[in-house]
Amino acid sequence: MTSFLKTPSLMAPFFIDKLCVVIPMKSPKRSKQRLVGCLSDAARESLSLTLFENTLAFFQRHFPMLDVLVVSESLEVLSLAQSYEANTLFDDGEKGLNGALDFACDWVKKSGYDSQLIVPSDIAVLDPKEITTLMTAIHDAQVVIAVAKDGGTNALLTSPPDAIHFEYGCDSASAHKANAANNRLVCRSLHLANLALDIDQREDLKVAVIRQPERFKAWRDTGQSLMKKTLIKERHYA
Ligand SMILES: Nc1nc2c(ncn2[C@@H]2O[C@H](COP(=O)(O)OP(=O)(O)OP(=O)(O)O)[C@@H](O)[C@H]2O)c(=O)[nH]1
Ligand SMILES: C[C@H](OP(=O)(O)O)C(=O)O
Repeated sequence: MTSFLKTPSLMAPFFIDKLCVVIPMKSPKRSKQRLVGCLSDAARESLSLTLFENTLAFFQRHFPMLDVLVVSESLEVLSLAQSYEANTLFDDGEKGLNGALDFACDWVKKSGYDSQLIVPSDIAVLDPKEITTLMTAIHDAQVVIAVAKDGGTNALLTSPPDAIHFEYGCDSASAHKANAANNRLVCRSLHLANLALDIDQREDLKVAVIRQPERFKAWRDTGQSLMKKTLIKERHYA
């Protein structure tokens, strides 16, 4: 495991008072279902855990001033989170992602935080500048969304934490924007190159291998064979 020095490369904007970063994480065994058939069970599990650990290490390294909360049904995940000094919340997972986030948001409110940043644990490349851009955008808004490549929500910054109702699922960026409008809140939707790429489908894994060959070397073979298949398909239909 890589250990990082606790020196912030970028400071959180001064007006971010009490912000909690919330990372939801399924049990690794239940994770990355859309990659069944593309990766073995062991590779899917290790991919989801590696992405999760990268996320914890990223916030510890670049934003050590921010508190982190991990919500999960997996004791393995919660124990890994504690090793990165994150707060942990056990949720049985029965109410899915939105239920887990409602529970986490409750904890965040009760703990006295003014705002909350939800980041899923499967972003291929986290960029400190993009996180700072989100935190700057909340200065004159109550809701900031980093839109995913498929119209999903890849980061959601809300001030106060429960400013809107969570509606993760199909086209959730539009749903979250509509919820903000219903509550008469100012909402900014941002399209940020790295934050747009969460690893859901085999195509996303291929892009991640191209962008970060070193980080994703364990899954490079899968990525390369996917690339070859894509090239053959493209030639066939040319
Ligand atoms: N605590 C918790 N986290 C969840 C739950 N469902 C999804 N997540 C997390 O929310 C983020 C986005 O989830 P998904 O893309 O739906 O799940 P995934 O495991 O990455 O991929 P798929 O299984 O293919 O949907 C990931 O960090 C997941 O681990 C849940 O029921 N409970
Ligand atoms: C976090 C993201 O949310 P959704 O696309 O379901 O809104 C995802 O599931 O990849």
